Amino acid sequence: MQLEAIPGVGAKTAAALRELDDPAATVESGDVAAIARAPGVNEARAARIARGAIRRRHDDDGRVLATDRARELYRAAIDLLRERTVTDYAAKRLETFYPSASASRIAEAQAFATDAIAREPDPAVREALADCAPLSDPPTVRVRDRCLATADAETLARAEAEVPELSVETVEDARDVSELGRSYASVIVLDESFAGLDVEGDVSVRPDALDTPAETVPERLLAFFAENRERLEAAAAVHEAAAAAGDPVSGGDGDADPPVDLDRLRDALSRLDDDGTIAGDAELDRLTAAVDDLDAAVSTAASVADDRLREAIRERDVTIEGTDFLSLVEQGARVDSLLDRELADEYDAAVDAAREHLADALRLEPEEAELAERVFGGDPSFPVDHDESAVSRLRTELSAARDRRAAKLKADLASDLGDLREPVERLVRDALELDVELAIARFARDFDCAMPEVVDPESSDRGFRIEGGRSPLLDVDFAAVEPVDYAVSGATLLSGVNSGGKTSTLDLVALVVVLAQMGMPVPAESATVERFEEIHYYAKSQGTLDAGAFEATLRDFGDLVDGADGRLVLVDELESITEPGASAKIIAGILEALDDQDATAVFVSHLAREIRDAADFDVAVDGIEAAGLVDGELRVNRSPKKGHLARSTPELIVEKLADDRGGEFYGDLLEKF
Ligand SMILES: Nc1ncnc2c1ncn2[C@@H]1O[C@H](COP(=O)(O)OP(=O)(O)OP(=O)(O)O)[C@@H](O)[C@H]1O
Repeated sequence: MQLEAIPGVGAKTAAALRELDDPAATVESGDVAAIARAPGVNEARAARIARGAIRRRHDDDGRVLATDRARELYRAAIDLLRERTVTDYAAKRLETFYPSASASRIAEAQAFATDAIAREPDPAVREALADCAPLSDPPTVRVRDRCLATADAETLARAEAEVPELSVETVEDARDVSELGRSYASVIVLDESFAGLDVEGDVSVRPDALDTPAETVPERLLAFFAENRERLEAAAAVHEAAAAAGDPVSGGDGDADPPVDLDRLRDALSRLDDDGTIAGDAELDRLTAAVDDLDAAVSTAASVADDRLREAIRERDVTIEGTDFLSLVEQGARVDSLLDRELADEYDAAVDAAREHLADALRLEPEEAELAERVFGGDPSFPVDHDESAVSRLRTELSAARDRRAAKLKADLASDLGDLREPVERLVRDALELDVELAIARFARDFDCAMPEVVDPESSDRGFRIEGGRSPLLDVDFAAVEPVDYAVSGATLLSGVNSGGKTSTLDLVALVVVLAQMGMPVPAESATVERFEEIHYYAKSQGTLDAGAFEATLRDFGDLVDGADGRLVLVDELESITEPGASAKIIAGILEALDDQDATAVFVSHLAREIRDAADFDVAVDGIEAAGLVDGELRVNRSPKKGHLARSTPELIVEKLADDRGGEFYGDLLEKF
């Protein structure tokens, strides 16, 4: 796929996306986190790219949201969904849902949402999701004791690109390799031509080394798992909590089991330290501690011997002369011969004690203890001397054993983790996707939603029909929102008392249509919506416009009536842009043009009667009717009544005065309405 073919992806972004493992598949997957791994692509941008890829796939030019107010309603819809996510991932991923005019896109999103709303949001899953996040790539680890070697320039370039963790050295012959063997603990030669090479040290010829990175640089896998430990544990917890709640995260292929054996994953993670080294191996811990503690243990072992010897000497020389002798000795008089002659047994016992202490303190194995024995037991001396070269040999032995052990464990663990590398991507992605689904499920539950029917513009069921629609955008508690039934097909005027809920009805219609074309459930008992090409929603203008602004607005409407078919036009009190007489004529003219185009339009207006009179077709008028004034408060039936011009608030008040007070004045006034 040409990445540049995606709307909104230019050459620079395409180049960044090409850095991904499988750019086309990643972009198509809609996985915002995976797309955001491309250099310089943040998650918001990744969501736009994913949306662009969806558009391209459905051949959808995405012009549905045609005005600012329509875009505001989309934002409001997205916010209601996003508020119900736990993870940043899900919040961003929801942005890939947009109102589409493409039947296939809507069907695809509806299938996702239908599965989502069947889910049972569970508090334990929500809690587990809190620590969930997309996997991240740790910074490249540098491994300094191993190198790759090759005689071939091309292999060199490939090795440098693919294994940035290791130095790649050029070699020409066995001598070069042997030299490298002295500088590095291990050398991996990449060229077949070196097969059968016999040089000293840990040198291997492995032409496939670049294809088996888990063996060549186990550190890479270990660093990845160490870096992502918490995310992996969180994802595992999400899978477990969901399964315990009886609503398992599907493995993507309908399989209820997680894509990874979670016990195996946990076992592998328990063998890994946060810095990517091996944890929890007693033998490695012993060897590491032995190397670290060696000097200190030699020195305490020497003191143990000294103490014993001091005691022995003191016991021999219980007399005053003996003590004098001791202080003399400690001032540096030579005692070798004396120790040798008089205290040979005691000296041997002290040396044995030192050796024993050293072996015990460092928890040495028998063959290591043999080496350790040589540390003590040279020429007799007091204080007891130790042999530094024997210490050094012991250190070399222990360090080599430690490194061998670590390398083996790393290789073993990397081979275990290698199998998990791919599946954990799915483990985490499925957990994060679950958050997207649960947000939709919560939205549907919180606002008593239903899946709408989105019908073809060619069908006989044009326009929209909403039953029991309750807007979550009102300034009242959702529980107090009264249900609204409203259906419109064609160009219609909506009349009604002040504060009757006309603007709220337009908002409800826009929200339901936007959500329906996003493929989402809508806050209504049921809804059928035409698949509109464009949604034009104009909010109420703030007062009369000056001549310039008025002209601009008129031009907007001129363009609107000139445009394509399949539009929903929602306009709130357009009359306020200019004086009432002119407004009525203008609105009548716009309605006529929209009616000609079979557009679906709802114009909220207080001038419904005047507009109807000015129009040269039979404009439909609906009305939000007040049942009357009760204690100075309007009692409103929020569902517009079809084919009914609602009485205005002033009319209702005059009627009330005529009823309450009687008299000619109010009666005459009432007749004028
Ligand atoms: N369906 C509803 N359920 C409960 N309350 C509602 C409903 N619709 C509207 N309201 C309440 O009525 C108030 C006024 O609604 P809205 O602004 O939509 O009326 P309006 O008819 O457009 O008013 P105006 O004639 O002043 O433009 C809202 O702020 C809300 O508190």
